[in-house]
Amino acid sequence: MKTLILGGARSGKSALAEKLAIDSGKPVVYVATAEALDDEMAVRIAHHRARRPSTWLSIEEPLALGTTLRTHVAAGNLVLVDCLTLWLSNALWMREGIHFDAEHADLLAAAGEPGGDIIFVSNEVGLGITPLGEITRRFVDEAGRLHQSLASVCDRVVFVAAGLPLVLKGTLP
Ligand SMILES: Nc1nc2c(ncn2[C@@H]2O[C@H](COP(=O)(O)OP(=O)(O)OP(=O)(O)O)[C@@H](O)[C@H]2O)c(=O)[nH]1
Repeated sequence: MKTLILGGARSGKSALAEKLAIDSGKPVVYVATAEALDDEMAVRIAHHRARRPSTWLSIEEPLALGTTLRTHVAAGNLVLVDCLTLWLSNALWMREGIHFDAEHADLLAAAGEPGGDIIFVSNEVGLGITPLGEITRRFVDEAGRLHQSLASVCDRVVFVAAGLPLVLKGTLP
């Protein structure tokens, strides 16, 4: 079962993803794409870690998601990726953006492989007005394209707002 969960900041999307992962009863590998670049982010990360079941394996992978997915899905785990938005900015601009095309293609290929349990969490960043800056427009466009591509290979797509899930594809248990 592959699930894509979209929502704004503090929408409750991560909590829904974690609940679905727990309810699956499967061994969970949590893949964080964030890096603790300041103290406030370090505190957020500490909260996330504290609320996760201690049995989950946590991995920090800012870039090579395709490889990470293949490894842990093949071992029979449910892989929860939180979140694609940070991965996208890492892939676009980390080390001068040289990785984007390859990492993007590899992520979509891994997501499209049959079988496997994956939950993707991502920020819906396309609901506002078209940004003025070229870089921000590129980011919003790539996020929208990525979400469409993943939605087409996921069995379930959910949009979360105010802590409430709106199911766009498939069903929630
Ligand atoms: N590096 C690292 N990042 C983590 C870890 N656990 C969670 N994160 C990151 O924390 C981020 C999500 O945290 P928040 O910003 O508090 O949540 P949010 O997505 O805005 O809010 P919700 O919509 O309510 O989930 C994700 O980008 C994760 O990658 C971890 O163990 N290590």
